[in-house]
Amino acid sequence: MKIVLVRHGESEWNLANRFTGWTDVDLSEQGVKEAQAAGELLKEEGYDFDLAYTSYLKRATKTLNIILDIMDLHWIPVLKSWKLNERHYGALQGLNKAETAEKEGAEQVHIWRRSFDTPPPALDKDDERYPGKEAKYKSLTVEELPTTESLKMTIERVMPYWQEEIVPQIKAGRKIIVAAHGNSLRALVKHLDGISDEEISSLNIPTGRPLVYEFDQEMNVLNKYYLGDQEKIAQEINKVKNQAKS
Ligand SMILES: O=C(O)[C@@H](CO)OP(=O)(O)O
Repeated sequence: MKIVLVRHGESEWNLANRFTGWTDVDLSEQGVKEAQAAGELLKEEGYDFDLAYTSYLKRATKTLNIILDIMDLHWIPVLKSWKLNERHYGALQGLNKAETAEKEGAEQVHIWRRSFDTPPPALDKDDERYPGKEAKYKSLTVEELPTTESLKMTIERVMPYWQEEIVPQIKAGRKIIVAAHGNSLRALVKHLDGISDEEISSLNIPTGRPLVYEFDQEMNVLNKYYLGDQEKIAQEINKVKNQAKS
């Protein structure tokens, strides 16, 4: 049993180095190319899917659509959930990461970006960025609508979705791809790899690179690997890590 996880291709705000979270920004030109390259690679390597999952955010849905287009898999069901959305970045959404580090200190920004349980400053509910103002979140309860999220809080919505929706489909033999986000995937990888709350701060996920997990019948991880040029992937991981450096 196998699954392919992919973080969306580079977004306009990855390019501008801004905290993004639930802001629904588009892919950059480079991001479109990354998604195309991911689709080509998956096709070349003989991957096939019969079910896909993604978030409510267009940088992930478009990445998935591009991949499925290249693989000629338009027919497969695509299930979308806000539970796979990026971690909500609270009042940091829209701010430049390097400028914020200059202002608030690199250590503080590292804590907001990568600590396990310290959320960024919260939004007010009357802030125009509050997700309760968006039609796509109208089915969420007030308790479900975030004003900020730590990784821990992200895990609390991603993992039930994984356990209840995705795992039964993997066990039923479906061939699945999940297109999601840096931190919603960090939440999942933390669980799959058994990474501690401390160690998770050093895990970074590059854009547009297919990440394969192989499981035994009990969902124990047998193997994991990124598809593609391993040296380039290592450089891209490092680039994500260093985004708050000017
Ligand atoms: O801005 C964000 O929403 C995320 C992903 O792009 O950033 P970071 O890697 O800093 O958590």
